Amino acid sequence: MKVLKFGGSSVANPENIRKVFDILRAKSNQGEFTVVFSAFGGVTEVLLQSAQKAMLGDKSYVDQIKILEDRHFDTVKKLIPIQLQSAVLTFVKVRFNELEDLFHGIYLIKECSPRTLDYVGSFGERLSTYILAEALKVEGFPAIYLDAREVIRTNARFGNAKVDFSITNDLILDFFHNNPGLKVITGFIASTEKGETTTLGRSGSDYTAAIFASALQAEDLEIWTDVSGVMTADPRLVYTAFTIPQLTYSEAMELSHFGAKVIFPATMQPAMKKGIPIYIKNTFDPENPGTLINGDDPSGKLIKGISSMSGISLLNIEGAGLIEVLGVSRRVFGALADSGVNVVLISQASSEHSICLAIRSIEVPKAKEAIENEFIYEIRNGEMDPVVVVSNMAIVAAVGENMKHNPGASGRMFQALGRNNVNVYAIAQGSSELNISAVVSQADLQKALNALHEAFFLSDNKVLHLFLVGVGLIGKALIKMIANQREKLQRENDLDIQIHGIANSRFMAFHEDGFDLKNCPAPEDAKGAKPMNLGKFIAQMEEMNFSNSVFVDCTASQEVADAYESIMEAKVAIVTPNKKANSGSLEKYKELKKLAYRRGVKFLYETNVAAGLPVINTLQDLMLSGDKVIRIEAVLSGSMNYIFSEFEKGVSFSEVVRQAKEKGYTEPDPRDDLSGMDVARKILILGREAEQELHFEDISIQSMVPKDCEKTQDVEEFFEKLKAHDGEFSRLLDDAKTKGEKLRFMATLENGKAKVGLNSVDNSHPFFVLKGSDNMILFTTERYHDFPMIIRGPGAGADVTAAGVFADVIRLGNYSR
Ligand SMILES: NC(=O)C1=CN([C@@H]2O[C@H](COP(=O)(O)OP(=O)(O)OC[C@H]3O[C@@H](n4cnc5c(N)ncnc54)[C@H](O)[C@@H]3O)[C@@H](O)[C@H]2O)C=CC1
Ligand SMILES: N[C@@H](CC=O)C(=O)O
Ligand code: NA
Repeated sequence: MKVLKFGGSSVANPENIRKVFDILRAKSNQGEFTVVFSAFGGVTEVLLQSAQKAMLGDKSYVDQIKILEDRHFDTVKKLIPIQLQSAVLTFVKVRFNELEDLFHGIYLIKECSPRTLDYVGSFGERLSTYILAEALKVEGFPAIYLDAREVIRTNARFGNAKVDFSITNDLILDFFHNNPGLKVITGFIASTEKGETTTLGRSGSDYTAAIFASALQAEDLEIWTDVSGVMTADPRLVYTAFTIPQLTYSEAMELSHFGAKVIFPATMQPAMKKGIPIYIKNTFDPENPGTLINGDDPSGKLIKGISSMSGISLLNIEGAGLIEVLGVSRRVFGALADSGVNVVLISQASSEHSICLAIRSIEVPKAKEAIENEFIYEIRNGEMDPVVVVSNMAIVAAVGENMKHNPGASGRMFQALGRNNVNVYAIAQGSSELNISAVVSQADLQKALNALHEAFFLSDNKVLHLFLVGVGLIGKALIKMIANQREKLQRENDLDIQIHGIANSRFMAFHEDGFDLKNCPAPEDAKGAKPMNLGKFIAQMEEMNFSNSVFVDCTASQEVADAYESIMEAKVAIVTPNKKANSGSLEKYKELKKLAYRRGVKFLYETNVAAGLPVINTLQDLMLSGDKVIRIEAVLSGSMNYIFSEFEKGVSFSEVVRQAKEKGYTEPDPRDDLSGMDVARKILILGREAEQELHFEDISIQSMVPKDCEKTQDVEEFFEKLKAHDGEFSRLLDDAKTKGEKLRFMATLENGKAKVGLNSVDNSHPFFVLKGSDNMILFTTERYHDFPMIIRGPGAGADVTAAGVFADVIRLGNYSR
């Protein structure tokens, strides 16, 4: 025998009911079963509200009841053929007539006792189940309507009655013995010995089903609802949540305690006592296996689910004098219990000098008053401080029975929270070691849940949440690359990259679920685009509060670089090709590195030098492994190399500079390249990475920008003015040519001084062979002494740069697994 229970949403309308019938039809050849039904979705609430209205003299209950009546009539008409309808319609009509009288009575005497409320509430199940039983007969089932008041005996605690199992079990067995057929049973309701109607409290229909399962020694109990079982976390807050295939009874109870609303602990007791397996199944996805709750735990998983509870406040009870006061905690909990406050979590210092409690926020006034009354003298004497309340808190709890036997769950939990900048206000671990709970601020709840979910369930699967400022040449190329590679990364590397914020200098836009990267709009065209404001961009990023947030700066802006500190403070990683931050003052450079270390966030900038070529990482590896840099000699500008090598081919200088810009090699303003500034920044960064105390003043720079071109209205005017200097540059080239040499714009660093400028090199020099946008870096170190380490390749351009930025992003994905 199986017991199946269908909740209110499963029978909310004729369409859903047909799905239920399909499920029952499919069950028909799998042995005997019995069915428990709830009221049609929402009916009980309307009945109870209407009673309340009637009691308060509000006549609008009449209309509400009329709507309910029509809804039931309508369901009958849709499920039962016309020739069989009249008996069922009569049953419904008689019940509604009775309800009308009942409500009128409440309205007149302006009183509605718990006993009356139970009676009112019973109509929902009595109506739904009768109609469903009749409809099942029509479908060919040997259905027998059973009003559970006939068999479930309770005490007279109306609203939440206690079952007398010995009488109930006998009555159930008798009824089943004397009435062969498919029993179709009302959930939620029962009766006292005197025949008064009672109800079984919250989720009472589940309880009814468990009572029958227990009495009948059912082989299993199936709870059919509108979700596919118990999920690893609240799917509205954690998009990657999934159904937990199997839970132990204790885990299920623990999870439901902290908010997984699928089942209520009390309802499981009768089934649990008998060891009856409980399946949680989805009426709207019957093929889904759902969750099995039983005594076993074959998965061996450390944590089964992450649950949460909002609307929490912390009460801090503290005082130096408390150490001497006897039985503080007994008095605190006594006072709270007496005033009916339910303590959700306790965390106490072993000295009793401070006690921290989490309670529901609505109970704060009651609780505060109770404690302050209890300790009125201690507070007056200054032995105890007045109770401090911290509100807007939430609890996250990791639940799993296997924690008992395996250390490490709490380590992983708090590491995940810490890494994502979630502040933990209080911690408690149940002595049963079934759950570890942490109190966090409500604002951090979603991030905390996602961080924990990722740490425990998706440790191989990581989502990076990007915020991209600077959707220019490099930024756009980056988006395109991510779009093209995303599926493969998801499939083969368990890495997903989403972009939630985009901005250029004029506009910014955000997308909670991540922009569609294949058709990513420009910031100005995106839905909800706003004028760009860096402070607001960062504030929005923080507010969205994703775990694994990454700020990607693809601008050349000083303003953006200046914001890195506040971004790191918010525990957001930074990836950037923008050199401004690392080439400012030495103090700022050091401070950023320290801050990144202190806050445990990554700051990656491989593309600061030679675009995607692995220069920074290589140098960092050399330094970490104890090498010392003696000399760096390098061509560090793709655009300058392009300009001075292409220009050999007979194109005018001004024209070739324009080409370099068009090919995406130059800085947004090409004078940053021609002036040697860009190269100076790069050699400065290399020197600093080589652990040298290098300042900008330590670099001598030869600028290639003619004096009269330094200041112009815009870049276009600069190009115009540059034409007048084509002759001078041709002469430079001719001089080199006559000596059989080539012009190379180089940087050297040795003995703490750097030099940046144009040189003429002969064919014995390694730079002689460079072409196009090539860069070449020669590291002479203690280890690479006789022959330098050489890195060469294209060092500018959209693709090679975006690829380097992308590689840094992927590196981030790998770091924190
Ligand atoms: N082009 C290349 O080959 C390489 C470039 N880089 C670096 O990449 C960065 C970007 O270069 P490109 O994409 O070529 O420049 P770009 O001029 O095409 O794009 C820069 C973008 O940043 C935006 N922007 C500027 N200031 C901003 C601000 N304050 N707030 C928001 N957005 C702002 C602009 O509107 C534009 O969309 C630069 O720092 C550059 O030095 C690094 C290596 C190679
Ligand atoms: N403008 C730079 C590219 C970025 O670093 C160059 O030409 O090398
Ligand atoms: Na690089």
